[in-house]
Amino acid sequence: MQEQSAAAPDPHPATDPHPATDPDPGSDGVGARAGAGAAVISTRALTKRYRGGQLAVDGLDLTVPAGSVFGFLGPNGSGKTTTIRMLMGLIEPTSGTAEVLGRPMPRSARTVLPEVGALIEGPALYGFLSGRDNLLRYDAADPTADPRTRHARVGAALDRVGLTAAAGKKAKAYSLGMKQRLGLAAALLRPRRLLVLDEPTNGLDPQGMREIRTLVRALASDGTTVFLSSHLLDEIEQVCTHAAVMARGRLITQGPVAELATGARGRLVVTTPDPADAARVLKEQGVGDVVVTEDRVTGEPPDRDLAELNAALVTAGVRVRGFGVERASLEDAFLALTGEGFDVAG
Ligand SMILES: Nc1ncnc2c1ncn2[C@@H]1O[C@H](COP(=O)(O)OP(=O)(O)OP(=O)(O)O)[C@@H](O)[C@H]1O
Repeated sequence: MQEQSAAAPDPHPATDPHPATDPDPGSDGVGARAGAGAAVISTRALTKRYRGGQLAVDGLDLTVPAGSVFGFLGPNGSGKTTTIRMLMGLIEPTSGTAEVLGRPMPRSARTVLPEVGALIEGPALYGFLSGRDNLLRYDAADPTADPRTRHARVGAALDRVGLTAAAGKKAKAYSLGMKQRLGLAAALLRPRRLLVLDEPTNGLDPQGMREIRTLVRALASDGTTVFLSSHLLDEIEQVCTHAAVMARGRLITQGPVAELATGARGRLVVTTPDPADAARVLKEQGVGDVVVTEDRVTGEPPDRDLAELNAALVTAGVRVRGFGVERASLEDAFLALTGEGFDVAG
């Protein structure tokens, strides 16, 4: 699974996007530049059992390709945050291994983390300080940040997240979406090869969600790999190129989003002013799981020519306004893979 260029550090990378940011160029911090298509995150049988005995992550093999917007999807309690905390070196795995930017974690945290921008469990902000002063203070707390470029970098980060006009306002006056954007700005104070965002739109209103999603897309188009966790299926479908689906600590599937959804079969949808008759005929014709919602009748398409089904409806006198198979969504795929509904309650 691990690609060659990430596994074998190259001491003379052809292109080094952030040469000045490597805090420790003389030591093992050099090299390990994952090339195009290499895995930026790679885990092998990664497992975490908490002291109480809870198996939170169970044998996880995850591969996050460079340049992807990778959605880490799962219902609440499926092990997403625990995985992220292991990837960031905040907690030790019980067993298994994790590599980030081609280096083992948590052992290489000191060299890896300066190249990773993280937004985990919401940003820690001082409400009495302005947005700009929060970032200045945050940057000053980073011993590897260059104070000479601080003001320019803070200005650029504020600009990147669209907070320049509100930079002088106290953070406590910010909306939740603005606070989240300020947290992202903090993660962008230096060039990053990887952004790790834990539920970045959690608790935001639809407008705030749109802003963060637009920002994530823009960051990704600059070449930064983005790893974001979410319990929202539609968010992953809208924003991500790749996804991994977790349930109860285990990986259910991973790959390009388009391929994950095509693994599941779409649903047959008939629109008709005669839904009861349509449902009866469809059942007679072998359509499974028939559901009627007002003038829409849906079901699992049988393995036969759908033209025959349509003809059977018309022959039985059902007036058909629309007939077709809706593309399978990631939700259909999740259902097909786990046999369970997706808990979106939290
Ligand atoms: N510090 C801890 N000690 C013991 N059990 C824990 C701890 N942290 C999490 N767990 C348990 O591990 C499991 C996975 O939790 P985790 O927070 O990783 O899931 P999640 O997918 O991120 O969910 P959420 O979105 O609710 O945070 C859950 O059953 C949770 O109760």
